[in-house]
Amino acid sequence: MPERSDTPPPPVLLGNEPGSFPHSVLAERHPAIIQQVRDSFPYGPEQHRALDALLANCTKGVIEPLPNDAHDRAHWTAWGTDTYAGRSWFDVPWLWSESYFYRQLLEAVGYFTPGPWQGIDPFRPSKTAELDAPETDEELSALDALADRPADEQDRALLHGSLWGNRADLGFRLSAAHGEASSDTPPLVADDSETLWSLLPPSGSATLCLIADNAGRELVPDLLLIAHLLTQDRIARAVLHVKPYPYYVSDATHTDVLDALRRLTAAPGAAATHGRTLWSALTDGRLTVRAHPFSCAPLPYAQMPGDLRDELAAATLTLLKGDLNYRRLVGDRPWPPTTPFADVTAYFPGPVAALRTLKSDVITGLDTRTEAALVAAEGQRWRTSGTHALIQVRT
Ligand SMILES: O=P(O)(O)OC[C@H]1O[C@](O)(CO)[C@@H](O)[C@@H]1O
Repeated sequence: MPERSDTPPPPVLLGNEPGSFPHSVLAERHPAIIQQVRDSFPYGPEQHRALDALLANCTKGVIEPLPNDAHDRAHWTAWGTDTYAGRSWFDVPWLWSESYFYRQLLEAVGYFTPGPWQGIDPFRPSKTAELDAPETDEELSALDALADRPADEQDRALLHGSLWGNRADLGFRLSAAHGEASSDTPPLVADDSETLWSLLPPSGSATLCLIADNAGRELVPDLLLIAHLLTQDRIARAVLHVKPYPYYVSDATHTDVLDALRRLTAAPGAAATHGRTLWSALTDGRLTVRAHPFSCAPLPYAQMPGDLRDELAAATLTLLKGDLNYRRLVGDRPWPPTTPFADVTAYFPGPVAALRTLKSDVITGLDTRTEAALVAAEGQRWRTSGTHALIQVRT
């Protein structure tokens, strides 16, 4: 069992320690993302100039407020621009800095400004390439064999599909040195899946809030999991939370949901059956898609606004996908890894589960033996390599 600790929480992560993972994201990954965006569309001189300015600003400059007429200026003021303006991007909370980077990137390409680039997702080419890849066909055709298997086997396969789908993260691939998990350490560093299933018995009355992470090859298995849970009567209703605008390269928006759904309905076999289940659930209201502004906020979930808190409080279970949602759930602090997950998430308004592959330093809820085995086999690499995953639940 993880140990209980009464010590105060460690300070939030900043990006100002050279050699650290957060520093490398700000100093290396963000410039690489700017280059990727430049190459994604034939943007004009105005957008290229703005991208040049953002590159200089986010690596060497200080945080600047949004334009006076930005539609979301009030949100960002409430979220901290007045506090952080004038400070280096490296000296403010890493979560804040990263999040603001994506907001400023969209500003640079005119995503929010009336004109030809308004509403054009700069990450769409890479998202659709992933969705159209032959690997997606292979994953979808594997569903045909699964259809004849016992229900519990299907449950597990679809839960794990959604979990490991989180490895397919386009931003992560820009900088991660990929490797396989050491054979001495388990791929799953925590597994509360029995508790998760106990919260969703086949009684047909549960409401699931699934807070999505990436589009493409993560969102497809997320949708398949929802379709399966609806079909098995483990849930009566699902609310899928997506991002209101493109974020962290591959994060899912409503457009990405529609693309993934189209991919399913156009596929042969069992995939199309799941696609039709989702289509009819959307049309009769058993499945809804939400794009709450807080989904792109640079803040931990402990600071969620009242309307979101009320919504999640009413859910039978909130399932958070991915690394970033995990960081936001536990507060992006370097907790001792054995800090109980239930303690750190005690503030959450209802039962909560995290499904995440490990792609940043933050971790809670490990038992002492697991942590020791990971460190003995890999040093600290297991924290960021994306080769390990967890299923953690707080009831
Ligand atoms: O798509 P995910 O799983 O939220 O991962 C986001 C990635 O971006 C990061 O926030 C770093 O930019 C890491 O936490 C993680 O590698």
